Amino acid sequence: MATASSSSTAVPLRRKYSGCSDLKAYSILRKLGEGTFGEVYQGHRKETGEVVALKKILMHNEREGFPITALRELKLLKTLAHSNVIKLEEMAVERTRELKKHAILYMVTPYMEHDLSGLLDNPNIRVTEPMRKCYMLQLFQGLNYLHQNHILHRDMKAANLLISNIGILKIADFGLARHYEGPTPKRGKGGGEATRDYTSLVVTRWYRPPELLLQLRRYTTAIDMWGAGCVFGEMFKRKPILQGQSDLHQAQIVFELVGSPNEQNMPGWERLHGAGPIKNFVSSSGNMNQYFREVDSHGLDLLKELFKLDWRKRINAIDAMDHPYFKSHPLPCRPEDIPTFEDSHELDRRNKKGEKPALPPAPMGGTVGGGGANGDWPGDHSTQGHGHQQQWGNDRGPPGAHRDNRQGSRVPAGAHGRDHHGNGSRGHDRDQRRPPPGAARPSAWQTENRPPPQNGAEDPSRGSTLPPPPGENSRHPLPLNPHRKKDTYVPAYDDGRRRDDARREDRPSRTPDRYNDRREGDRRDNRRDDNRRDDNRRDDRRYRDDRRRDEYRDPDRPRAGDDRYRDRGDRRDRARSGSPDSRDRGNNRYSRDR
Ligand SMILES: Nc1ncnc2c1ncn2[C@@H]1O[C@H](COP(=O)(O)OP(=O)(O)OP(=O)(O)O)[C@@H](O)[C@H]1O
Repeated sequence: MATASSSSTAVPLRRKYSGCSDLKAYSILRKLGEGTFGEVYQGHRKETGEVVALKKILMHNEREGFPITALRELKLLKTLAHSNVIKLEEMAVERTRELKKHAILYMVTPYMEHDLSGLLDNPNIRVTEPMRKCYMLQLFQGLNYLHQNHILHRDMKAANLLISNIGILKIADFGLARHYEGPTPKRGKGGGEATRDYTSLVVTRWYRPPELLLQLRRYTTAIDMWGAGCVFGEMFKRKPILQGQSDLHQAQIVFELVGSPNEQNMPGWERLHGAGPIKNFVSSSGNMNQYFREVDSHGLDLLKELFKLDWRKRINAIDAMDHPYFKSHPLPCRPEDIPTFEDSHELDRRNKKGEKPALPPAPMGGTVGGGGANGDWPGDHSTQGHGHQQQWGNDRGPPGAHRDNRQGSRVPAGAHGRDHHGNGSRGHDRDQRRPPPGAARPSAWQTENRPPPQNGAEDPSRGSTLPPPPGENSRHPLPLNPHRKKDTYVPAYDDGRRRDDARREDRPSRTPDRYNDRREGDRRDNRRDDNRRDDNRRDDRRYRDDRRRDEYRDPDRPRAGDDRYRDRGDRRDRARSGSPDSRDRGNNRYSRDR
């Protein structure tokens, strides 16, 4: 990749890398977004005037090198070429006197005037049915391309769908994406079956499919199709339709919308790891027709196909593109027929509204997952060790704290602190909430201050009627525990910082203090449980094998210093992990790479 530009020995070598510029070649205009690994800026290339987006790759811990997740994103983006997938144009490197040792890297992509979340949130923009169809078709085309190329996106959401002012939609943010080893989807065959396990700690909660909420690990490309369904629904409602405030609540509102799982609509669901607490839910037959009453019959049918509980039968992208919805009147418009609108990014919209708190919490690998650090998965002793957070450090926020808007978490003021692994109950806070050694673990019903459900009997606190449609339900249907101070996604990380300054609290903290605290917590947990450490080692080995295999397959793989590099990545991933116990960490630690 590097070519020496000089052949003379007298002239000092100046290396030139293709696909790599100095940041000075760009001028930065404004901030467009911020997320897990970077902040995104609008800029323009001085030489050509071309407007671009520059995604700054944040180094959370410089000693541990370039984030493996960013490497993954880069590696995938380099190989992708489709009109509905964002294109990586080049990398830009920032080197200043202060940054002598560690340059800052930026991914340069074409500037897109909107993301779908910002666009739908902009009341000045009218979204017509032909536009909806046009965008959805492009989304399915992009997804089909990814899935046929064995790629799982794993973070499908409106904020990750970029739209240009010439009506082109592009799938972006491959930070959680990975190679998929199962068979690619076939016409008429739904999502098919996967051939191996992956981490279930993926997909932003509001867009997370039921099988992941139930902790299926052998999942398929169908997880992205569920996310596409959520996006489709969002296009009608102009807000995320399933705004769960904890993983358990997410499962609850999903089943209220699409119907409770049973052996017919979701075979094998009871055997899934996270099924335990679901069995206590009041059975629902679903609410789709009522909730989407404004949607025509074809649109409703497509929504139902995308929201099939059985992931094996959920419609795949090839079939979705062929769905009668796209062939019925009004027909999809052509991208170029879509009018231009004022630039609308999720961050702009949020700033305009003066909203500070986070978007739907997106996992950073290990940040999410049923029963995980943010689990809220009561009574499931099979997830013991995952569930401390829920049992002891969880909160859905005070009644009325939920804003029925685009914010991901119900975040009571002052309760924003958490690390990116959702380990709010870490440290003293966590210990305070733990039962004394030997004490019986209270059931979730106790921690939620409500009577335990009797077998077959309804939980009186929940009421027997169907709650309002999820998107219109601005109140948490479960009783709230006023003593709880922290949301599952806003675990206590009580370091005295201003919580309402935090964003995307489930994302990695970028402050070294928190980072170190988290690691200190890890160490403490590690000491606590030797057996669980063995689990971690096994995961460790599996992870390394995966990475070796991936790297072996990549023809552009870096060769020099590979081992050192790998070790650094491992250490960094380990440091980033941080869930309430070491077994959980074992699962979470490498989840972005699994
Ligand atoms: N090419 C682009 N053009 C315009 N805006 C962009 C572009 N890329 C990203 N953005 C804006 O930045 C936001 C965050 O980008 P991206 O999702 O890639 O970052 P991230 O750090 O992975 O974020 P997240 O935590 O949401 O996953 C997007 O929602 C979008 O608003």
